[in-house]
Amino acid sequence: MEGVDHLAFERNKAQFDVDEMKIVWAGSREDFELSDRISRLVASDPVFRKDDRAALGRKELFKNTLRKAAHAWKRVIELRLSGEFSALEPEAYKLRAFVDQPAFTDLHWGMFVPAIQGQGTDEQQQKWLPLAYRMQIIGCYAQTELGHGSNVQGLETTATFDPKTDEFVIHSPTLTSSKWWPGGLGKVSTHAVVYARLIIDGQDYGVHGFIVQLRSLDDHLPLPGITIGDIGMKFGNAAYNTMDNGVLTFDHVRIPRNQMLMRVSQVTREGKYVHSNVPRQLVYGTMVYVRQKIVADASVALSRAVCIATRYSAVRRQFGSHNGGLETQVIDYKTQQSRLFPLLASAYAFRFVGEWLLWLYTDVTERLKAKDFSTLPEAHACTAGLKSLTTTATADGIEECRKLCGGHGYLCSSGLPELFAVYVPACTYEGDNIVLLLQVARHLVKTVSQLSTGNKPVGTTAYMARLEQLLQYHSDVKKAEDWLKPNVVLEAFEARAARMCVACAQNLSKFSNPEEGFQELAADLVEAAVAHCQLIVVSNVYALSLLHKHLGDFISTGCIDPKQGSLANEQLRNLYSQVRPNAVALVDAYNYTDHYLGSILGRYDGNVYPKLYEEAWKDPLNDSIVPDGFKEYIQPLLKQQLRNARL
Ligand SMILES: CCCCCCCCC/C=C/C(=O)SCCNC(=O)CCNC(=O)[C@H](O)C(C)(C)COP(=O)(O)OP(=O)(O)OC[C@H]1O[C@@H](n2cnc3c(N)ncnc32)[C@H](O)[C@@H]1OP(=O)(O)O
Ligand SMILES: Cc1cc2nc3c(=O)[nH]c(=O)nc-3n(C[C@H](O)[C@H](O)[C@H](O)COP(=O)(O)OP(=O)(O)OC[C@H]3O[C@@H](n4cnc5c(N)ncnc54)[C@H](O)[C@@H]3O)c2cc1C
Repeated sequence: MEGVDHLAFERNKAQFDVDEMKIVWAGSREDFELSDRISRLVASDPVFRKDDRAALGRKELFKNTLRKAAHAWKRVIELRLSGEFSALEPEAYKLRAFVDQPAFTDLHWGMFVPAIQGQGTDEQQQKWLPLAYRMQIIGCYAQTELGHGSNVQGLETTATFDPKTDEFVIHSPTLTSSKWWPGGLGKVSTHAVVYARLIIDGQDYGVHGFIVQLRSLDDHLPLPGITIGDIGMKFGNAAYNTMDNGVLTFDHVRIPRNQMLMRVSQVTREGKYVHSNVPRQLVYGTMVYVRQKIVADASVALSRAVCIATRYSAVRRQFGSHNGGLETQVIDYKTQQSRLFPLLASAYAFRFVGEWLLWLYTDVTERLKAKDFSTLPEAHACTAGLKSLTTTATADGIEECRKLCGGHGYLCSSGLPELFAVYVPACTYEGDNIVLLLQVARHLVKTVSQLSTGNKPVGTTAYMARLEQLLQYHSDVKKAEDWLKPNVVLEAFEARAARMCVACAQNLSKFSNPEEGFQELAADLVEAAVAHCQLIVVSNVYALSLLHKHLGDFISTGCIDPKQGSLANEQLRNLYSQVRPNAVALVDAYNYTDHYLGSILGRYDGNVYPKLYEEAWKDPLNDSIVPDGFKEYIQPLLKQQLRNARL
């Protein structure tokens, strides 16, 4: 019935203060109040209606997204939420609070602006950022090409310096050099940060960033030499098709020399290449920034799916009725708990490790200003590794939440198919997850190899300094509750990671050609990198479900024995029993509106069945009792069958 809270009995079981947990989840009372205010404004604004997306064609879907993004920006200004008034969160996130579907603004604010902030000189920032902040230009991040995405050093677009005119000539020499994938590029962006090979006097200086105008600010037509369009439909129906991922080719397009982003390297008027003594990888800085943002994104996406699956698992009853009584809530089945509660814990874990990663990123950014590059490798390894770990776990977790909701999880009205379709490219964009884990593996192998030179590992590899101890380590767990001691869990995860890293390093040393060895052992190296990244999350939060899932590693590396493994599993079951009465309250703490969740199964009031039934009739297929096509195709069939039957 309307207005009844069908989950009140669950909420009354909570053993903690949900309002306090809402502040913890939001990060601060200020952040909570802002996000709460925005989400309620959005839910009550008809422009942000999203229950019609599944029925729209691509062009209407896209136009609708433009309308929403424009309205969102207008509201951000009206509510004085823009950066000038509230530095609480970069615009990208405030706008995404309004338009929670992929839109060009993600890339304008999420990549184009950060690229200029991170790689532009002060003069270039003074010129371009005010235009970008006021959205008088709209930008995208054009790095990936048809032929290369992971291998940035393999990009083929060229930027050739012409000393006669003091310009760069941007050109696409091959079909595979076509820029391909950049979000916002296909139909909206007026400018791009384009990554191209810098060529001076025939010499190739590698990949650098260039600001290039793509379209006229008068009639939005592509400028001379620019061919540009959308790359076509992507996975899912609505999903990422609200975004104009584009294709772009250059036919000798000229830009002024001062549009090469020159914070890291410069080209003088005479055509001299100047590379100040900073790591060339600073040109990758925008990717590092977004990877750390993607970890926070993972906690949001996973928590949305977990919220839906938890509330529905508390509403759904199946089997177990005695003498006509109520059937059992599926959330009471241990199998449902063993699949759902680790994801509930993961959402919180990723939320907290995302906060830590933001601290790490901010710290390395401050250090870079002082030309202190000492923590750059750690920042790269952590952002790459945690982006990979959290996006893989989240994509798998959203799919698991769909399955936890049975058949109804497969309905668009559950919100889960759309959430999955929008989320899964996160395992690929901003760096393919395997490619990034291999970067982590390189960092770990390098750390282990430097131990013998007395190099003291720092940061997240500091545990490697205790290698001898960790190689001798065997857990002294005797009873299940021993696994509740954080240091007991931490030592097991440290020992597992250390042993897997050392095993890889030892196997690598058998190869005369280190690179050949690295390729041969790549699969083992990826597993060692996963073990290291899970340790980072564990040392910030949770663990036992991971230990149970990866029990093979822990036993094969000798860190624990089978008995201790089964004690960990016993303790896990005990923890599930402790989580059970708090499950609905823990997902209420995310403070998501029904509008934001977009899920009938995840409704706050748990009033699922009447709303599911009501929603079905809205489908356009139900506009007519007899469906289009019946008279042309099916009726003749039936009549023919009827005739055959009478013969
Ligand atoms: C609001 C938000 C909305 C967010 C909204 C998000 C929407 C989605 C938008 C998506 C956008 C995109 O996908 S944008 C495109 C994303 N593309 C990618 O991520 C490409 C992934 N590939 C790469 O990053 C690179 O190719 C990589 C794999 C690292 C290899 O690079 P290289 O070949 O240049 O380097 P290597 O030879 O491997 O390593 C040389 C050394 O450089 C170091 N190194 C490598 N990368 C480094 C880095 N980034 N920072 C520091 N150091 C680095 C290595 O550790 C080595 O150190 P030593 O060992 O000490 O020498
Ligand atoms: C939705 C979406 C949005 C995007 N937005 C943008 C954007 O705004 N701007 C932009 O510039 N790009 C964007 N991209 C492109 C994205 O960054 C690339 O697709 C991504 O970096 C992966 O590169 P790739 O496509 O070349 O994959 P590939 O590297 O070709 O991957 C194919 C397979 O090869 C494997 N592989 C590759 N190299 C190695 C190796 N050395 N060792 C082992 N295995 C390897 C990978 O693991 C993978 O299994 C977007 C992509 C998507 C899907």
